[in-house]
Amino acid sequence: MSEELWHRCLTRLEDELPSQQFNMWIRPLQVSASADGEEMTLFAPNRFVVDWVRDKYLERIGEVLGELQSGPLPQVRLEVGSSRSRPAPPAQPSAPAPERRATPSVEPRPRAVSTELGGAAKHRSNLNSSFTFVTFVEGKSNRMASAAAQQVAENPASHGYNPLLLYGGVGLGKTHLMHAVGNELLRRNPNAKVVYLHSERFVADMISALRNKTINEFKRFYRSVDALLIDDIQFFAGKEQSQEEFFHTFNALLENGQQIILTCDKFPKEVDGLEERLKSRFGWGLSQPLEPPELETRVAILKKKAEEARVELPNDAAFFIAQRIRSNVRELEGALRRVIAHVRFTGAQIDIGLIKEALKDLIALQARQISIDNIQRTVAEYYKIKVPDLHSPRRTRSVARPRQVAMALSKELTSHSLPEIGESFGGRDHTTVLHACRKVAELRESNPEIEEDYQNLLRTLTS
Ligand SMILES: Nc1ncnc2c1ncn2[C@@H]1O[C@H](COP(=O)(O)OP(=O)(O)OP(=O)(O)O)[C@@H](O)[C@H]1O
Repeated sequence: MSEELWHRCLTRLEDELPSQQFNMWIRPLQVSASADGEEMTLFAPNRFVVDWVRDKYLERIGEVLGELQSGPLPQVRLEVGSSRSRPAPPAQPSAPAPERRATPSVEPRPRAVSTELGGAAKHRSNLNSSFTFVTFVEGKSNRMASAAAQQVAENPASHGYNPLLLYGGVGLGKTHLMHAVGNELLRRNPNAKVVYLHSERFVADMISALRNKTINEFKRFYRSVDALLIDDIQFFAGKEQSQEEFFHTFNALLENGQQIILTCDKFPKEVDGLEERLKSRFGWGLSQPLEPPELETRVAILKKKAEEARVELPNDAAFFIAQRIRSNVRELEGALRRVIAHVRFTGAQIDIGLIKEALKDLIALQARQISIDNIQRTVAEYYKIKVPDLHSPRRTRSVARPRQVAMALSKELTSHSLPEIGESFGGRDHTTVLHACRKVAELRESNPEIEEDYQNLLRTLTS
């Protein structure tokens, strides 16, 4: 009940507060309510958020809760931790009933928070428990990154793997892998202090620590962890003071043999506004890229996610979605969610017709973007030949190979049939197109240059 109350309170606060404030301080709070509804614990990712929320927002939270509920209000506690890693405190009928307060109050011992952070008590991590190695689907595009992450989980802070830096575009599994390491470290050593945070959080915490004159505690906290996981370090760009502080934290952790894991949206050397010394430090360990997953991996991811959602996704349906959604895994998940919602809504079985209906706007958008014409122009430009060469009967290697690549791309990226594709390449037979697709698949396996060409063209056509 208190959880529902908190969610209504969240909706109200979201309307009232500037979205940046809401997203920064209120949204990360996780709630856990006692079974008897007398206590509501709000978990914050770290003590700086606890302090900030207590100072700035707790009173308003109390008022909103009071407006939303007429009966007695739960006692609100603010703590560091995560509701996922800790079951809701059980009701204790035999204990003396706590004093009910009309206005929420925080535990009157702010130091208790620091005991939790630094003391012997088991640290409650803020990791997403569903991001594990078990739920991560491996494929060519992420195999090296996944292997490096597993190495770190098995031998944290070992030389050569510290820091571990995972980089690549949006929605490709960097955060997932980073949490997978954290979760595995905790599974192996439940007392390990594994701290995950977004780089913007680090910056915000540092600023509030400076303002509140708690910078020494801030330093102590970040230097006391066994593993520090910082997401999206490109956000440090241009923030000199934060980079300075992070640089020192980074050095201290490395010197003490504590593990650091970082993610970045590109290779850090390419991030403008990051200090050179940081860039060079990041290169001390192991940097691994995550690439957009290829078709087979996209299919495997869809099958896995469908299985997790307990939905039967036939192979042809998985292929149909994977052929159309290529940009990243987050979008793939979004498409699958839509298909599943459609299934639940209509009660129908998953088949191609249902998917076309559920994803019709996405498919239409894509069809508008990628045409055979477009593919032919791009391929001709890439191989420095002329578009009419792709239509012509010429069979010299310099023309025949690009033509086969263009045919394979047309099969992968459009919904045209083999005869239609053949028609667009100078009226060729559908068996010629089929042969081209097989040949290109074979060459991509055996010839890294062709694979690279194919990937470059895919990227150009789909970005
Ligand atoms: N190989 C994979 N297997 C299973 N799920 C995956 C895989 N790669 C990504 N995902 C899922 O895709 C979603 C997006 O992944 P994630 O948040 O890790 O991306 P990211 O690379 O950190 O992107 P961003 O920089 O936008 O945060 C998550 O739900 C994640 O579980």
